[in-house]
Amino acid sequence: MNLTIEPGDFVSVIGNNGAGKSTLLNTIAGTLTPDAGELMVAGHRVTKRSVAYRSRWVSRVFQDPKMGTAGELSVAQNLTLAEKHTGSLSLRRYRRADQAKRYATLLASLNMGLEHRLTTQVKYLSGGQRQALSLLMATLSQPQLLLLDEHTAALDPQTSKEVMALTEAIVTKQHLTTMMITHKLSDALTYGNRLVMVQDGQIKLDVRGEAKARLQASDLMGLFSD
Ligand SMILES: Nc1ncnc2c1ncn2[C@@H]1O[C@H](COP(=O)(O)OP(=O)(O)OP(=O)(O)O)[C@@H](O)[C@H]1O
Repeated sequence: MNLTIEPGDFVSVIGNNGAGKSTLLNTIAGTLTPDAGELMVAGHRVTKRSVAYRSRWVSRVFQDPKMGTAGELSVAQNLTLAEKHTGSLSLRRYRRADQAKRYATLLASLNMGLEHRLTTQVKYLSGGQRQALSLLMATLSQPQLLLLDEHTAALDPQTSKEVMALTEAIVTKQHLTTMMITHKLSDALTYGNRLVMVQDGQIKLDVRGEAKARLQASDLMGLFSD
C-alpha cells in the first residue's frame, strides 16, 4: 500500500470486513509494526517507533468510548491528563484557579452538558458524552494526525450524528489532518474532502474534492461487490 495523506486532508476510509482498514490505522498509530516498508508522520520516520513516541503527532479515538478516557477519574481529571500529555506551554501556563472555568468553556463547546459534570467520574457518563470527551482530549494537543477508528459505531443514530457534527466542527476549526474509518457510507460521503476504499490490503479507490462530492452510495456499493 502506498498512501500519502496531505496536511489538512480529512479522509474517510471504507472497505469490507477484513479489507485491512484497522491494520492500516494500527500501523500508523504504532500498535502494529510492518514487516516491510516505511511510515513517515509529519516528516519523521516512525516505522519502528513506539505508540508513545508517535503520540506527540498522532491521536486516536477508538470505537469503544471506554478506550479514550479513564472511567475512575473525573471529567476534569481526564482533561488534566490530556493537557499534561500535550506538553503545550500555552495550555499549561494557565493557573489552577482558572482551570475549572477553562474546562467548563471547553466542555460547553461539545454541547453535551458536560460543563456541569466536571467532578463526575467518567464511568457515569453516557457513551456519547464519553466519546465527545475522548474527541476533545484527543484534539487538545492539536495533533498532526487524528485517527478516528469507527468512533461513532457504538452510538445510537442520534448520538452518532451529534458526535459526527462535533467531529467536523473540531476538525474544521483546528484544520486537523484526519483519517476516519467508517462502515457508514453516508458518513464517508458526507464528511471529509477525500475518500479511500481499501480492499484486500490495497487501495481500491482514492477520490478527493469535486470527484468525491459527486460520488453516490450506489457507486460505492458497485465497487464493494467487484
Ligand atoms: N498482524 C497481522 N498479521 C497478519 N495479518 C493480520 C494481522 N492483523 C490482521 N491481519 C489480517 O489482516 C486482514 C485485515 O484485517 P483488518 O482488521 O485490518 O480489517 P478491517 O478492514 O479493519 O475489517 P473490519 O471492518 O472487520 O474491522 C484480516 O484478514 C486479518 O486477519
